[in-house]
Amino acid sequence: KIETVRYARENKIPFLGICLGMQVAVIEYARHVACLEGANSTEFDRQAAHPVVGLITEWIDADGLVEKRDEASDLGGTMRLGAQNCNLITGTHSREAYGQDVITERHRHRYEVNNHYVETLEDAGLKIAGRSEDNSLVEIVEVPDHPWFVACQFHPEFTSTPRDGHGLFSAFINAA
Ligand SMILES: NC(=O)CC[C@H](N)C(=O)O
Repeated sequence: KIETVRYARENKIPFLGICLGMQVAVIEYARHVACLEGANSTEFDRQAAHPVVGLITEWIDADGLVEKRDEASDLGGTMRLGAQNCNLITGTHSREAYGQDVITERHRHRYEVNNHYVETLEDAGLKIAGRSEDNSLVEIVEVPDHPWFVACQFHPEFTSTPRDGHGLFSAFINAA
């Protein structure tokens, strides 16, 4: 999966990553652009040298973010589920595809981009195109200097229908 993302990124092939697709895109960018050797999600390597994606409970303590989920509880404890608002950043492909600043999208995942690495990733050029309502969590990333590379933590396919196709899918197909 990482090599697939790398191929699309380096060869400027339109890419839309969803959920794990976003997490893998972040790992790929961390490894090959931000030069964070050994970057991984703790889902795949709990001892990762650079845990750029992890359970929020694994990195929440250091900066005391408000969202609290307990890893010791059942999966629901760390699962982010259901419709949540996301703030889009002006000038991004995502903002253009949606045509509005705040969107509501459905989630179903446990792992999050580790905020401790966001600055490093941004310094390496990764664009954070969307954040959760309180701006605490990364929801969408984009790769600049690329025709169309968008990856989101939420699931646009949950609200897309044959008659009313989701804007992200339309924009992706148009770019392709
Ligand atoms: N639906 C998904 O792709 C979610 C998987 C993902 N690794 C998680 O955060 O749980």
